[in-house]
Amino acid sequence: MLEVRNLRKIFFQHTPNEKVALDGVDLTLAEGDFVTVIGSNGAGKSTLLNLVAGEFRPEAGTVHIDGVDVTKMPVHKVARWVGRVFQDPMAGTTPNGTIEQNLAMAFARGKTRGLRTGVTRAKRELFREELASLELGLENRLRTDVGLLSGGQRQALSLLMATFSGPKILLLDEHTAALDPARAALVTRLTDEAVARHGLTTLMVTHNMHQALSMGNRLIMMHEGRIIYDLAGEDKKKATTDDLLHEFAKLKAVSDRTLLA
Ligand SMILES: Nc1ncnc2c1ncn2[C@@H]1O[C@H](COP(=O)(O)OP(=O)(O)OP(=O)(O)O)[C@@H](O)[C@H]1O
Repeated sequence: MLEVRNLRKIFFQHTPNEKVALDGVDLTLAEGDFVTVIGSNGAGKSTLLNLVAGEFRPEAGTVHIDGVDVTKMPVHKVARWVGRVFQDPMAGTTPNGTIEQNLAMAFARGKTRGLRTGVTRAKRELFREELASLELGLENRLRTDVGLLSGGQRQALSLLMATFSGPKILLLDEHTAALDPARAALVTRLTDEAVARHGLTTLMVTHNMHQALSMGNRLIMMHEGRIIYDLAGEDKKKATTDDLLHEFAKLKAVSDRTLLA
């Protein structure tokens, strides 16, 4: 479903500020795989997601989704296959629009122009049903401006919008990190439900070790633009946060040795 081959991304290339953000990443996800992505700050996690979404062009390597080479496609075209939720609850929705206007936009994403028209009665019914599944009472607030919702409500709505137009791939970038524990737990549950219901192939960046272990069927750890640890299936089920911390400690020991050398 998702095939990333030898992906390299360099920011400010050929300048004194040159930064290799991705240094030859290979990653293959089968349909329905749910991979959690961990790693220290600046490891390249968001860059990987941005490249899959068509936000940036790589200096080398390719991204294929469902067998289609999307490496050089503009982001609005890749959006046909990809739904995204970001850390900032403000990022996924338009605050001045109502809930139904936001949903209508998400509904139209990746569809032909003829289907882009406003909110019909049939669509409103569909929106109500979908919102009811969030169990936040938003189905009765279709004409409320999204700017008036809490962070947790907006993130739940962003998740619904990201999965609404039938994407194949879901990209989650620390999407529960800005929420209080109760709201984070709600959005985590909604994420698991949405992924299972739509059979989505998912990449989820998180700094929460417990979340990285408890969600999904595979875990990758990134460091300095590379995937340096890859756990799947039974190995992932058996792994503990101590195991992950041990991997982090090994990296720190290597960096300390390099610094001291
Ligand atoms: N748009 C950009 N312009 C310039 N440099 C960038 C850009 N995006 C990322 N970088 C740099 O690339 C490297 C990888 O960044 P990235 O955001 O992918 O890391 P990350 O693993 O997501 O980190 P964090 O956990 O801190 O969010 C960092 O050194 C970062 O400063």
